[in-house]
Amino acid sequence: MNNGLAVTGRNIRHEFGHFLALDDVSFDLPQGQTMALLGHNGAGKSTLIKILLGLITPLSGEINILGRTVSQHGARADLRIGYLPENVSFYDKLTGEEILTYFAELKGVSASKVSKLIEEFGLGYAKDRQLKTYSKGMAQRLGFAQAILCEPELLLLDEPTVGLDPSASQFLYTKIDELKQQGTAVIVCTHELSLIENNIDHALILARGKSLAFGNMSLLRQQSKLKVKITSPTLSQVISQSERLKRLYRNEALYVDRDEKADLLRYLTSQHGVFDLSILEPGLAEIYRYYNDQTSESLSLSK
Ligand SMILES: Nc1ncnc2c1ncn2[C@@H]1O[C@H](COP(=O)(O)OP(=O)(O)OP(=O)(O)O)[C@@H](O)[C@H]1O
Repeated sequence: MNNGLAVTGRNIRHEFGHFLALDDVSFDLPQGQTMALLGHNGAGKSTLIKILLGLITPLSGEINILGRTVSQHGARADLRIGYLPENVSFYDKLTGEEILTYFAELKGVSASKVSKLIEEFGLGYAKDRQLKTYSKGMAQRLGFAQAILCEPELLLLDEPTVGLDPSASQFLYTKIDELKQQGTAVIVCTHELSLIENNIDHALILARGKSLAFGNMSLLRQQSKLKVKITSPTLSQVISQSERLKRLYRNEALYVDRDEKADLLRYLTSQHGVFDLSILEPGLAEIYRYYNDQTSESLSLSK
């Protein structure tokens, strides 16, 4: 029984020599949902992905994938986990089709699935060309096709959209959405916050191996206490009529605490006849900055 959770990580700790790369990191990811794994260069993201893949055994902590506690590499062998590494590197004298066929045979996937994915990923015209002739974006698409060949229950993506043009990135996230509908849990490690923000359910923010924040987007917004931005083309005409509005007004917008939002909206519509309103919740980049700034502040205070 796994209570609908695809992955549970508890108090994961890992050192390289005497360097503490992960320090007491915990998170949960339900099936059919996506978690962004965020953090500065060297924060510990790839280390955590490698631990989930069984490539690194953590010093301590507990990991449960799809209802099974995994303490040894072998325990993952029969789990359907797809992985797209940060730098896709296959044997580059093979053609795109040969590479996918090789992985399909390893994973017991049919040849027809290979042909379907090649077409779907727009690589049909290049399937007989050696990988060394592929552009970075083409190799990335091939890598993604390889990662989802086995219809994974857990998909781990390390910087999946690096090198992709905007429509290829959009295609990738559409594909991720389809997989989510089928129950696949997805962990995406990325620095492209604005690109990913509409495609994730949870975020885990790491800094120097520690977890700064973890939760679904609504919880992270709530905890951060970042303000909601409200704009309207007619706002400037009513500001001078209200001390309350004047207090909240700057740069042509109202900035309000989350728990005051509903009341302020009622006030704007009923008292001032402002109906044409846009409400902008704090974005992922803002949330990420907030948690990083908090940590920098507490680190400098403790010096
Ligand atoms: N095999 C290793 N031996 C020693 N130190 C390592 C090893 N792998 C990673 N590290 C160190 O552990 C820390 C975390 O590295 P990791 O690759 O997990 O970071 P990351 O968050 O994925 O960074 P990036 O965004 O740059 O990919 C870094 O300080 C890195 O130098």
